[in-house]
Amino acid sequence: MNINDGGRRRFEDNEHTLHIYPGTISEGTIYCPIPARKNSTAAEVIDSLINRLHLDKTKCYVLAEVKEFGGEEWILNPTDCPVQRMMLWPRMALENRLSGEDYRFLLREKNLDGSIHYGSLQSWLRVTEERRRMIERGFLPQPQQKDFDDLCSLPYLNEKTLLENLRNRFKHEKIYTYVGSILIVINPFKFLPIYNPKYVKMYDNHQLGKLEPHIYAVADVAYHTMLQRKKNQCIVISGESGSGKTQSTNFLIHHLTALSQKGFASGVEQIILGAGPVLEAFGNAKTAHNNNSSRFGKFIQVNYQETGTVLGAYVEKYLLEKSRLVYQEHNERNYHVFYYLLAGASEEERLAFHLKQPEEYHYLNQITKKPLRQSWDDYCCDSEPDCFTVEGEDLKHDFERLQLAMEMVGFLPKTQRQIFSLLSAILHLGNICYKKKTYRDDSIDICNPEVLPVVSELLEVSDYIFSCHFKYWVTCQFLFCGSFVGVNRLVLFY
Ligand SMILES: Nc1ncnc2c1ncn2[C@@H]1O[C@H](COP(=O)(O)OP(=O)(O)OP(=O)(O)O)[C@@H](O)[C@H]1O
Repeated sequence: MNINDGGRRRFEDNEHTLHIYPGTISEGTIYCPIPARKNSTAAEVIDSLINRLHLDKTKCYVLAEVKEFGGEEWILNPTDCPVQRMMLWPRMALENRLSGEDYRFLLREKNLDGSIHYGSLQSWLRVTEERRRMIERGFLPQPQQKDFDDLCSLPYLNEKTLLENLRNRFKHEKIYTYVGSILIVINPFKFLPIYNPKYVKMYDNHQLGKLEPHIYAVADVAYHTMLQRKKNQCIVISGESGSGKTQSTNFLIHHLTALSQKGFASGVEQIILGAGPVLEAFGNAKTAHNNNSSRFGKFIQVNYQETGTVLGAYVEKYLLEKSRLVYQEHNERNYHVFYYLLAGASEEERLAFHLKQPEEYHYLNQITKKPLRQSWDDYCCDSEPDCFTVEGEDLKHDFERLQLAMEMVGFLPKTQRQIFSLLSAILHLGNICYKKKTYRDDSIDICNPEVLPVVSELLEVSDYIFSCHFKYWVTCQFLFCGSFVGVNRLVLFY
């Protein structure tokens, strides 16, 4: 058996439970649990639902997937596999229905003309009191308090009036404000129901500034300008760490693909979304400001056909913070993928990749060493936990999700295995200790030479070649440097 099979077999064999929300199609049913396997199709799941809920068999139904922040609905094709899509959701969405309630499958009725009946949207949003209040508040009604949705319209423009205007709007949960064609976003750090199909439709082909500011408006203007003028469009997303750049990029991509696919999930969209967890695992890490901070800049190019349909996407990464591999500040971590691998690898993988516990690796255990205490106060706040997991994190689940996403974006099992082997080699390399040779000033000896055969096995190079190149590698290791620029650029290529 292939070693990689260990983790993936859990997906193949396990029976999962899909929670399908029928809304007004079946009054009185909040959700219907349907058992399904990795390869069960949406058509099969709908058949089970029709039988279970005694639905009208003459009608046509579709499954819709709802993702982050109550976002857009993606209509699944009959051959799509809901379990595979669900496994890309964060763990919170799978286990804790309260905090993950925005991730779900809805049952929708398809009209005779092929359009989807969104009749139950209102009752869907009425699930909690908080959301009902949001609907009543509405996004469109004129502001009660005098605020300006475009800072250029402020009668007196100075720092004070500008900040007061932004604060006023934020208090009313209006996180978006224009400055001409620039959009300012204030991170709300909580769910706002302003990313559902109602908003997709509302901002479709509208003039910037006519409606309340919204990130969809920016995506929409870029999309339609590209089609009309037949020219590439570029959106630059910039801000400090934790300000919401990644989240905004996701909203933009979701909206751009929604406009292009007219709400239907396609293979392309699946691949674009599958790339997310892979990039996140290898390029994101916990920092003092953000538990899931991207440590690289992204250049995302979305390619379109003349008809406006998405052809594919290309992601260029730059300025990855390489120094994080060998050193992390206090209260920060190395890249997520190391923790995923160590927690989620099967027994066979552990043996083959010579995996140890996280605290046994120098490149991972630096956060457990407390910083030097500067003052008496430092002794009082000693409650900070020395741990390798972030609160609410399930590293095993994240490793399975990563393996599935790698498979979806086209990594062959052999390549995946080589990548994990390389990751383990990096960790072992970090454990090599050096001592100065006593008789020569400028050379060093390795204190623990037993690590070298392990590393050469993982890198699949002979012990001899590895030893010859090792000195060169030591020099390179200390030359690793990286800086991070908090800018994402999203380009629409026509
Ligand atoms: N529009 C939003 N609505 C609700 N919460 C949001 C929104 N944007 C961001 N957040 C919250 O803020 C957190 C940090 O956002 P995000 O990771 O996008 O920041 P970032 O600017 O990409 O950070 P970094 O530069 O460190 O990668 C997210 O995990 C999310 O919880």
